Amino acid sequence: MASTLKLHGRIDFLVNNGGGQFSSPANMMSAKGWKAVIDTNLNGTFLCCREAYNAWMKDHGGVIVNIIADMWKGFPGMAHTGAARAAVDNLTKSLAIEWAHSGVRINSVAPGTIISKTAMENYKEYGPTLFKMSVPFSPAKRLGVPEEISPAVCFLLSPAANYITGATLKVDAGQSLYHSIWEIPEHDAWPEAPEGENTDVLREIMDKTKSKL
Ligand SMILES: CCC/C=C/C(=O)SCCNC(=O)CCNC(=O)[C@H](O)C(C)(C)COP(=O)([O-])OP(=O)([O-])OC[C@H]1O[C@@H](n2cnc3c(N)ncnc32)[C@H](O)[C@@H]1OP(=O)([O-])[O-]
Ligand SMILES: NC(=O)C1=CN([C@@H]2O[C@H](COP(=O)(O)OP(=O)(O)OC[C@H]3O[C@@H](n4cnc5c(N)ncnc54)[C@H](OP(=O)(O)O)[C@@H]3O)[C@@H](O)[C@H]2O)C=CC1
Repeated sequence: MASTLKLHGRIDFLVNNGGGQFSSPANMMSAKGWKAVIDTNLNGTFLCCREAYNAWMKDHGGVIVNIIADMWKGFPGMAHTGAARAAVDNLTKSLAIEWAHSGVRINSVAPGTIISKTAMENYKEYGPTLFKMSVPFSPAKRLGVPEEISPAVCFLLSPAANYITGATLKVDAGQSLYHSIWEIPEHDAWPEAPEGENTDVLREIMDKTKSKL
């Protein structure tokens, strides 16, 4: 913040875009790996917001946009980032109210699955497969590109959004309303339903379905 102020003399905008994660089942995540993702995505966002506010926006106003993710149905396979991004969604609301009196607006953008060379490279050899397998889960039947996220960010930064604060704009072609990429394996581990006529009906329809297959 200090070097930006030295260079430009003001800080009108802050976009907290830097971030990411690695994919891992939650039970395999080390405490260090969990902490690294929370530090990058949640603590980093908070600290950048706080610094921009204290260094400039408190007395002069400004606009902040936080980039989060499609974690609305949880984020199985990336539980750390889901938790961090959901926290940033909530942080955005708190700061919108706390800093309104300084003329600061703060909103989030929640992208769907967005393909770029650099994003794909983070997942090494699994990158192409991971991004390709996401395509059917987008109502658009294609992935987005960063050029489709930046207009939303620019809108929220602009005077056209002067009456918008504490909001999250989903830019995901409806992905968050559609079904999850995460597959639950067939299992019989779930606790049994209580005995009774409704459970009998359930067994009956399940048996009928089985016999048809
Ligand atoms: C298609 C889906 C949608 C896509 C959404 C996107 O966001 S696309 C955007 C795509 N862009 C991105 O996703 C950006 C990706 N990068 C990042 O976000 C950050 O580099 C970071 C948060 C993963 C690590 O931050 P950092 O520099 O603070 O930390 P560090 O590197 O020093 O590691 C600390 C610890 O974390 C652990 N650990 C780390 N990697 C792995 C792994 N692959 N495997 C397992 N564990 C891993 C490990 O415990 C490590 O410690 P160790 O065992 O080595 O002593
Ligand atoms: N692509 C997608 O499908 C989605 C992306 N997002 C989010 O959008 C943002 C931009 O991602 P995208 O452009 O796709 O991916 P990229 O991998 O191209 O960009 C990630 C950026 O975050 C920076 N970064 C990562 N970890 C750290 C860290 N610990 N400290 C500082 N900077 C860090 C990287 O810096 P460097 O290059 O120096 O490592 C890089 O500039 C990220 O927060 C991402 O999680 C959200 C939803 C979906």
